[in-house]
Amino acid sequence: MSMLITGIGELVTCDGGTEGAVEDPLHAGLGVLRDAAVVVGGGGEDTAPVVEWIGPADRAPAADWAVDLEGRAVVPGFVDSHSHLVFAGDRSAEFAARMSGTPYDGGGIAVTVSATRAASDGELRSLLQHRVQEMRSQGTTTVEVKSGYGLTVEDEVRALRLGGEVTSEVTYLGAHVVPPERRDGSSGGRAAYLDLVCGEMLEACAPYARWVDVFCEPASPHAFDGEESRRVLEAGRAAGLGLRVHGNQLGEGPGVRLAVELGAASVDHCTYLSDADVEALAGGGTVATLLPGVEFSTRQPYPDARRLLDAGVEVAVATDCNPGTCYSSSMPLMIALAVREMGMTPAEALLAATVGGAQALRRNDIGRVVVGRRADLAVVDAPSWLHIPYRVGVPVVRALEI
Ligand SMILES: N=CN[C@@H](CCC(=O)O)C(=O)O
Ligand SMILES: [Zn+2]
Repeated sequence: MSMLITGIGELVTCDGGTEGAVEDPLHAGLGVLRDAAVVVGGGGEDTAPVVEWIGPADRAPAADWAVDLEGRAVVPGFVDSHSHLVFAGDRSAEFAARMSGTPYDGGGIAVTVSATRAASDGELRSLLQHRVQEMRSQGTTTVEVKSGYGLTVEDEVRALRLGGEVTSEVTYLGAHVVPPERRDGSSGGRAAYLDLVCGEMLEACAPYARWVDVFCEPASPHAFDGEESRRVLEAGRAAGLGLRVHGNQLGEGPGVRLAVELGAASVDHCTYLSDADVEALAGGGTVATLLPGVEFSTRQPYPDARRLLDAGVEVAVATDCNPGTCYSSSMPLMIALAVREMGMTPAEALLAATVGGAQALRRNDIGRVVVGRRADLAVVDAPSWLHIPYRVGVPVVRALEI
């Protein structure tokens, strides 16, 4: 079965090599075709639909059935390469305290850990599914999901198993923080927890995960320093997992350079960067993933995306959707913040939310609209993709259900 999607006012392929694309600085690198059509084929229970043809609507081939978008814009589905969707409980009061000046230090993670441990599988599954649906309704078609609110072998495995029900991009984050019951040393303390994270917990979790991550943040008493983080990442790599790092969120530190040195796919946050960090990122194969919803929700300064882009660093933008630092699932909001607060052009922000996210997950089948690749599309209820940041806070974009 094939489907013709026609009446596309603007098709944004996010592929700079698209033939016949609009050429002007506003659309640089976006591969925008006007009055376009897309033919999508395949797709079944186990296979994703594929783009079979793109081009001008008046030259589109016939298909089994057709849908007319009546002049709306189409963009690649957003790739949200950083989220913590498996959790229970509520921390809205912590948000309120931050808005009146209380700084974030990671201590609230313990609140979510207790609520998540206490929730049943069914409760967690339903919360997770609801959050993924919320993302799709705002244009996200791929999401990475981390564990990190279980912090026992059983609870971490459970989070990864549930995450695997909604995405193949599942990340083991046993090294989120030292769990509360181990902070007084009574059941083994910090060193013993690290042994567990790199030993028995890793062994149990690796079959359910594609990635390992660590909250590398010497500025937080709850998270991990450079040497501890190196140990977690090296153990994860030896277990066959790809590497991701939470780095430089609360202050300058070793996270970014460690991520680049070990060949991580992505280092996320990058809020506080030294010149040496930027230099390392520019020369390495690690994507800098910026999470502007975190700065919004913690009142921290926004990272300087312009500095990174001008240095030639690959940049992604993601939500970090989690109950502590950013309880937003909205990629359109992140794009708007990237433009308004981080010095990105609208085109750069859209690329960071699509191709950038794909690169941060080391995927080349998503993030662009290209013949032969997955048909992950989002529809903008407007004549131009620019309405995504322009109509901030208005739900103008949704995943196209094919
Ligand atoms: N910084 C570490 N982890 C999350 C926040 C988790 C929480 O506070 O619940 C983040 O990416 O910001
Ligand atoms: Zn995070």
